[in-house]
Amino acid sequence: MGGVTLMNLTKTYDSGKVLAVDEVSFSVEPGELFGLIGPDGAGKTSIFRILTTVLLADKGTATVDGYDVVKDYQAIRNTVGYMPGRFSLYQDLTVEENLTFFATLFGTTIQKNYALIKDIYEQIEPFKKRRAGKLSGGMKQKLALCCALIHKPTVLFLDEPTTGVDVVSRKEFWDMLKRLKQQGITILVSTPYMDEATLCERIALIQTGKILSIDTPENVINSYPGQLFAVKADSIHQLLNDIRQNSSIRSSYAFGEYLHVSFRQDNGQNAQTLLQYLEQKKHTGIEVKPIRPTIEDRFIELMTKQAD
Ligand SMILES: Nc1ncnc2c1ncn2[C@@H]1O[C@H](COP(=O)(O)OP(=O)(O)OP(=O)(O)O)[C@@H](O)[C@H]1O
Repeated sequence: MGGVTLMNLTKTYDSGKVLAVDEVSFSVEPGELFGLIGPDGAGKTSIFRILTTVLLADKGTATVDGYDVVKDYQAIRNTVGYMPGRFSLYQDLTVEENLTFFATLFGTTIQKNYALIKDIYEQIEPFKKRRAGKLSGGMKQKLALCCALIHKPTVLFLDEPTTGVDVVSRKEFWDMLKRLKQQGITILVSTPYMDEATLCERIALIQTGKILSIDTPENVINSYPGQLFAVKADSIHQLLNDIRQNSSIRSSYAFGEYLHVSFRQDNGQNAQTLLQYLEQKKHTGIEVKPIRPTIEDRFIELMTKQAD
């Protein structure tokens, strides 16, 4: 119980002009913490909306907790928790009223399932008489999570729960998800933040409606082809120009204060050859070091390959 499967799910908008979800297939195991990782417009919300039965797919099938998203939509609505990307709470109701409202909607009470939300609710309880519209971003997020959990769902869908939330609250939020996972709830979370991918057990990288890769974060990183280098010099602008003119280089892009550079072929001499090339070009303060790719590097690499 609690698994999710998608088979060739496709969704278009504007009479087929916008292909938002393109033949997407994957499955999520019961009790898994699964991340859908991709930039704005990648198709994450459309997938979540189909799985929570608020949107119909054009093609393909999907099941949630064993139920079909079309035939058994009512059962799914009763068993899943959904925290939509944009703030879904009633701004003019207080914290307590919002929670009571969602509990009543599902024919339950706050008391009945309090154990599940206790950890999270205790943090916002001092503000229970405050209107939701007057809460900080982090507190709104916690309240929305409590509301999505109050009927004890078997599967929880969280659409970009940390977008627009400060770094400390983001960290707290992921700690909360880990604790929820321990209670056996299957969690699907979408995020545009690549650093959050490593906090999931498995991830699907998605871009323009297509899944680029599905695996554990570790395996996604390990499947990066070849060696990646971080390169720096005093004139980063000139560095980028010179590197882009070097035909042995496959890709280069700014990453913090460095450029991340990969080569068409790994011959074990690339760092040395690049160093000589940059010295010839009269660069100063040159640094070339091999590095372990991040999820973002792998994402960029897969995206470039797809575009080619
Ligand atoms: N109702 C709609 N009508 C037309 N196009 C839409 C509609 N909803 C989404 N789209 C388009 O479908 C594509 C996928 O959007 P979707 O919202 O599913 O992506 P997302 O990854 O959740 O991104 P975001 O965080 O921006 O919502 C985008 O190109 C988007 O502009």
